[in-house]
Amino acid sequence: MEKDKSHTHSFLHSIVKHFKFGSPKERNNEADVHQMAAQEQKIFAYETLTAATKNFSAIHKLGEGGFGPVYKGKLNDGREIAVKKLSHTSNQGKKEFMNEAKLLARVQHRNVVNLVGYCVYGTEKLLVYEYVAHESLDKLLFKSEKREELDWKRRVGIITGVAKGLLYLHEDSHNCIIHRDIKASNILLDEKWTPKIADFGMARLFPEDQTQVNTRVAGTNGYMAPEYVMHGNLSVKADVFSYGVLVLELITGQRNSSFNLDVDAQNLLDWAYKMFKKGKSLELVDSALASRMVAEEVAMCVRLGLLCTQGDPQLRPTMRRVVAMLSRKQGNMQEPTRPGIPGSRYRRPPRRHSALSSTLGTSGSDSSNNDNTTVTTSATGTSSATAETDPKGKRPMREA
Ligand SMILES: Nc1ncnc2c1ncn2[C@@H]1O[C@H](COP(=O)(O)OP(=O)(O)OP(=O)(O)O)[C@@H](O)[C@H]1O
Repeated sequence: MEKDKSHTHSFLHSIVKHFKFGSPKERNNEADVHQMAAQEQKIFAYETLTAATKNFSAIHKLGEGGFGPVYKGKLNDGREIAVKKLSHTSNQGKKEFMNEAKLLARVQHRNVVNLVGYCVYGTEKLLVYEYVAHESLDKLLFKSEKREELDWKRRVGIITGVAKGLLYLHEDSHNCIIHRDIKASNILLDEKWTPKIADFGMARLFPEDQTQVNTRVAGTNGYMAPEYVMHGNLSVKADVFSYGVLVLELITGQRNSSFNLDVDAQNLLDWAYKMFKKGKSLELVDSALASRMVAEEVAMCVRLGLLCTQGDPQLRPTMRRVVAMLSRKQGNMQEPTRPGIPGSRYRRPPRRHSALSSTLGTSGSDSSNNDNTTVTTSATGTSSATAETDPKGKRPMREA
């Protein structure tokens, strides 16, 4: 009888257990749901962030960019974070900021610096990012003592990782996110040299022409696509152009904005194009790479960088195509036409000629056809049509 009782008890227990907690698999699912719900807690209390950064102390300050200072912090659960205190220059209201930040916090990719959450406290707006341990790419690439650590394999890893991150932002996240400011200082590297794109979504948080920050963003910095600098046409192809500059910088170790090699070329893109045309792509390679580069990969990456920086945005590949080209490591890549010069008017060759020039390898960019019908998806709804240039090379700001 006693035995029966215990039998019945354990039988009932197992049924209750099953219904209450489910099978081990279901229990895991349940844990996932809880975890997901917890992760949805993207809003941080200001006190949590002051505690994490020891009251935004100077020792915790990582640096200061155009959007405001950044502090390192540690949450109670042990997670390391980087808190960006946005300067009070954005006119964006609290509600709009919260909406945008909520959307951006759902953007998660291994090649993007993930936004963990955000906080609004009085007039303060803060963004909370995952902390990325290593330095930013510009510090490594353009500081000669450290450059050698970036061997060819790591550089290819960065070229590929950034391409995947950008593809995700452009096509695979719920909204098309145009970064607008791809440059070496916005690529952070983790301890495994995985590149992570920082500062994505600033085009949404700081809509065009509402802040002083945009004057900085819109300024020529060696990465800006000519059609964006000149006409304010912001499309995914502007990011592709900046990506192409980055690729050529990684190959050569030369910063485009301060290019001063004693060669017959106006800038890095011009030099790369001339060398490519002479069949001397390998001579572009950073001397710090010595003999450890893989010739076919270098040739492919030079061609890729040039395809991405073509003057005509329509001729530039999409990031999806870039990722495909990188994964095949060869294939029938097109012949690049002349690169665009940031701040210059690009000229689109007639369609037929363009196709022909692609196959024949002649540059069509000198064509005088100026049928400026580039399809641009403006992340901010901005499309200034002014074509005047500012002597400082800044894109003219639209009249309010
Ligand atoms: N998620 C992060 N993890 C670790 N360090 C970070 C993170 N985000 C930013 N930093 C560091 O904080 C400093 C300031 O970064 P921020 O992105 O604001 O400006 P920047 O890249 O220096 O300039 P800009 O505003 O022109 O992009 C940089 O040194 C950067 O490396």
